[in-house]
Amino acid sequence: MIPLYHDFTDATVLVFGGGSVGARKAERFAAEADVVVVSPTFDDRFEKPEFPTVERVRAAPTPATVDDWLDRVAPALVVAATDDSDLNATVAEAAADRDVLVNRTDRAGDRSVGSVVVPATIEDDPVSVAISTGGQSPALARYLREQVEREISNAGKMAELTGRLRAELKETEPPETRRAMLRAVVRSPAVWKALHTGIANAEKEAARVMQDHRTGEDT
Ligand SMILES: C[C@@]1(CC(=O)O)c2cc3[nH]c(cc4nc(cc5[nH]c(cc(n2)[C@H]1CCC(=O)O)[C@@](C)(CC(=O)O)[C@@H]5CCC(=O)O)C(CC(=O)O)=C4CCC(=O)O)c(CCC(=O)O)c3CC(=O)O
Ligand SMILES: NC(=O)C1=CN([C@@H]2O[C@H](COP(=O)(O)OP(=O)(O)OC[C@H]3O[C@@H](n4cnc5c(N)ncnc54)[C@H](O)[C@@H]3O)[C@@H](O)[C@H]2O)C=CC1
Repeated sequence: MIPLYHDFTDATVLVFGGGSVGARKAERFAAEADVVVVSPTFDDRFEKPEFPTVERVRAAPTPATVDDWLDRVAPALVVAATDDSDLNATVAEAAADRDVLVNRTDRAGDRSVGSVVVPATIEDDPVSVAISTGGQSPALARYLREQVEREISNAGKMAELTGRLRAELKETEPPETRRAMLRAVVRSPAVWKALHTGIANAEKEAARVMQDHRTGEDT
């Protein structure tokens, strides 16, 4: 499997199964996509006040009707998250037949063509980190996500700061010098620390670090 970031703006994601797993996947994809969940019952998580808007359809598809659902909803990705493995298998096959992406939640290995794994993710806009264990150990993916989350707090602010500096330096510095300066800023504990106290302080600290690297030497 090759990790990629996929833009789901204006795309529809169809989730079969409204249990705890269906709810988690629906919540994740609803950050960007239009999500439709079809299920005879829905987990309490759908009632959380912070739960995003998703369309809930109360129905119990059978293997014979899965194709109709795919025709009607025309999703870019299908999530098979029911507790009925035969139905999940039919959903995965139907998706593969149509070249629609499929996330089968009840299988770690033995996946169909076009299958995707949902990684553990950290979002600190514009930075995102995705962690997968190749399906081997979701519990480990979650644990590593929690570790990294603590480790990289302020990464979003650092990206904004260095994104701005990068644009400025493109106007004034040759590539070698620019590279040395930017590498020094992102590696500077003083800049990371200053980000906790506000962007203005971090900018000052970054300016100091960059001044030291004007020679263009690689650190
Ligand atoms: C293959 C994959 C398919 C997919 O769903 O995409 C898959 C499959 C399965 N998960 C199972 C169980 C658990 N899943 C979690 C948690 C998460 N699972 C997620 C992804 C994935 N799970 C994909 C692989 C990702 C990778 O490559 O690492 C995360 C990362 C993302 C998300 O789902 O949002 C999210 C953490 C999010 C976060 O916290 O950041 C926990 C931990 C917990 O609950 O604390 C447990 C219990 C402990 C354990 O089993 O490890 C079972 C057995 C079910 C059973 O026993 O019946 C299967 C099926 C099987 O193994 O056959
Ligand atoms: N990928 C992951 O991270 C994880 C995956 N799993 C797997 O995911 C599956 C679902 O787990 P949970 O959500 O905890 O189970 P659950 O029992 O809470 O939910 C199953 C849902 O599927 C619905 N359903 C049943 N028949 C259906 C049908 N014909 N059409 C549409 N929906 C139907 C049920 O009404 C229920 O809402 C399990 O098979 C489990 O092995 C479990 C834990 C984590």
